[in-house]
Amino acid sequence: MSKPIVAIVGRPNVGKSTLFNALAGEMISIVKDTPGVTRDRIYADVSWLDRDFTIIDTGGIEPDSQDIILSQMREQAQIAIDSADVIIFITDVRQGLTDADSQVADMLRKSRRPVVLAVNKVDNYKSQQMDVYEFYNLGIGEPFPISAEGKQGIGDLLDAVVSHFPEHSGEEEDSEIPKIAIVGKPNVGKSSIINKLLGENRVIVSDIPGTTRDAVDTTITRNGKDYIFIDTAGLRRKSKIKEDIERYSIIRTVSAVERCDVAVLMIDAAEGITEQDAKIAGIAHDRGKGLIIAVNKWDLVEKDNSTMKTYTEKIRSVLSFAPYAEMLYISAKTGQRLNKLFDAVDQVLESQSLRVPTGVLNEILTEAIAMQQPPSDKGRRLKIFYMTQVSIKPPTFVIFVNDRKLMHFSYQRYLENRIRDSFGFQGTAIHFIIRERQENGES
Ligand SMILES: Nc1nc2c(ncn2[C@@H]2O[C@H](COP(=O)(O)OP(=O)(O)OP(=O)(O)O)[C@@H](O)[C@H]2O)c(=O)[nH]1
Ligand SMILES: Nc1nc2c(ncn2[C@@H]2O[C@H](COP(=O)(O)OP(=O)(O)OP(=O)(O)O)[C@@H](O)[C@H]2O)c(=O)[nH]1
Repeated sequence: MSKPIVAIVGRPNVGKSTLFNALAGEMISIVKDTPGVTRDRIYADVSWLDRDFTIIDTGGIEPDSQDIILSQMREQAQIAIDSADVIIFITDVRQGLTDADSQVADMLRKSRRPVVLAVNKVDNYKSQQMDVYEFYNLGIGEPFPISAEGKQGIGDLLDAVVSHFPEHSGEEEDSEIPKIAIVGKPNVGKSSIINKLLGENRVIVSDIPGTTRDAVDTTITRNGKDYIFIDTAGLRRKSKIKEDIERYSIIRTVSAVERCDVAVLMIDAAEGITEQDAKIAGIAHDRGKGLIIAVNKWDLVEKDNSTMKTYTEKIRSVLSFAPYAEMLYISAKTGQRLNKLFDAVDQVLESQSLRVPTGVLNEILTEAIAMQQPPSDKGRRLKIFYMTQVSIKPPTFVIFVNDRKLMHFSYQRYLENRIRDSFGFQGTAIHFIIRERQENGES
């Protein structure tokens, strides 16, 4: 199930980053940084009252001249409206209400997206209470006084945020139709591939009801089966600042990947793999989504016998955290191997939903343990009692052990590899949860 996205919007210097850090650092942050990928502090995973969600700091406005600030704020608010389920609009009690605040509040109100108004830097509520009331004038509801720095009032703020999430409904409305996000850097060919796929298959272009975001999802029917493509192409907001463009592109990617089953990361063959590509792959990996690497513009590359092998090795080494990713060499321009994309998507969907019976799993486990002894530390050896698969999408396994601390990353990876040798799970991450239980079998 896709997690809600919560975006933090506000003027420069009101405390967006401080709030973001308080939420990401202090609350339980689930996702660990993918090794080898530098993580921008743009998004983080948070849980509150049993609800998991992703927070996004829309951040980064240069406090330049007043009108530039305003236009950048509008841009930032629009990104939040496009990509978030709930928006935290943060203001500063010390600076009081500003004209820019009012204008952004108008925009947010018109968007009809749920907004929670935070008034920050209320370090002493008693003396600042009257100043907080002033923010009712924004007309977007009750102001929540907080001190991001002092970590005050954040619980009430989060209660309000969480109250806007859809109920735990179990199934999503159109869950049976697979969703595929086409992601990648600007100009790699995301629109081209969608257009080409549209041209070659029977198509219905539609705004899927219930998706209120401005990105238009496209349904493509192939061999009687529907696929929904989520397009992240064509960043409409024109920003002159390179960091902003990258930031917005990451925000849109996070939001698209969150909603998808399978992410297709497009890489420009002419350019080769870059750090930005690895960041995007990391987003899909962290979220346990299916991952297909589509090396596009293959028509531009001069090839000999070893070209594809060299490319594959290079990409695999940069994306070493996701060795399971499927790889395809395509040309959105000529249509070369585009049909293979659907086969790859089908394959990944199957892997994501594969369930391995506990009996079979434990046979593999016993064999794996016999072949390579579990690690030990200071004379105490890791004991693995048994393993069971608890969910799909991504396939998630609970391993019961005597002492969690003895489970090393390398041994876990070894077990993962044994499982993959037997069952494949191509194209999907698999997750492990390590639990302790007593040696006599009581947990
Ligand atoms: N007194 C007080 N100061 C705060 C509080 N929260 C943040 N600040 C200060 O406000 C300043 C700006 O905080 P940031 O979190 O960087 O603000 P921002 O909105 O991310 O700023 P930009 O990156 O410019 O958009 C810093 O000096 C913080 O220490 C608070 O609760 N109380
Ligand atoms: N030679 C060649 N050119 C391609 C291929 N795919 C896309 N292009 C070209 O690459 C350029 C960018 O393609 P787009 O589809 O607009 O890229 P995009 O990823 O949607 O770009 P943004 O909207 O900026 O995110 C265009 O000039 C395309 O014609 C390909 O397979 N081969």
